[in-house]
Amino acid sequence: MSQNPSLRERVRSIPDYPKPGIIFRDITTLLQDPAGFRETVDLLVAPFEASAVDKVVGVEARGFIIGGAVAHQLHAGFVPARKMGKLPWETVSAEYDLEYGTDAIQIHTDCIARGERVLLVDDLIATGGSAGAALDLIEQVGGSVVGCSFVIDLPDLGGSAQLRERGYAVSSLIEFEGD
Ligand SMILES: O=P(O)(O)OC[C@H]1O[C@H](OP(=O)(O)OP(=O)(O)O)[C@H](O)[C@@H]1O
Ligand SMILES: Nc1ncnc2[nH]cnc12
Ligand SMILES: [Mg+2]
Repeated sequence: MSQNPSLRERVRSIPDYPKPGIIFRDITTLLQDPAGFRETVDLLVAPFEASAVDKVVGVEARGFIIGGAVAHQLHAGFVPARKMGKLPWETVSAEYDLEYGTDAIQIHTDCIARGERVLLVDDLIATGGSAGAALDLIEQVGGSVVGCSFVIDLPDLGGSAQLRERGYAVSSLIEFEGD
């Protein structure tokens, strides 16, 4: 089901990338379209305009592209959740499961003040591993999560349902089912 057909048709779907059986949902074709990028950011921002968001957290790498634009529009600060070993100051880390093995992301311990209102943004949610790890980190440093916002949800992979079960408000602009 697609909430935004005009955005959905601007996502390029590539079968069997990066490995057989995966349909890769490529947002570069959406982002390179001036109207597509603007509409995407506007739609992600709209539900949170009155939410007094202090910080937007974006997950490396694609979440930086979306999260930076959303933070700017919300007059919020931007916090990068980076892959292991990239941040220079004191960090907290969280591991998450990939299809094979694990990965880890980090944020700086001083990136969010206790009680600040935080919006998590990424391009896509699949299993929810990366978003779940980012949410753990935000709460570990004392942030208060106001919501999680994704351009694309792959609901069959269960990540968005898991986050909702954990009590988070989850929104997305496009759903691809049957992946
Ligand atoms: O819900 P999940 O199962 O965790 O999958 C979603 C994540 O996977 C991709 O990131 P990835 O780290 O693969 O690549 P990127 O560095 O290009 O963002 C995507 O951008 C999401 O961040
Ligand atoms: N099917 C998919 N397409 C693009 N990015 C992804 N990240 C995890 N699953 C993905
Ligand atoms: Mg990513």
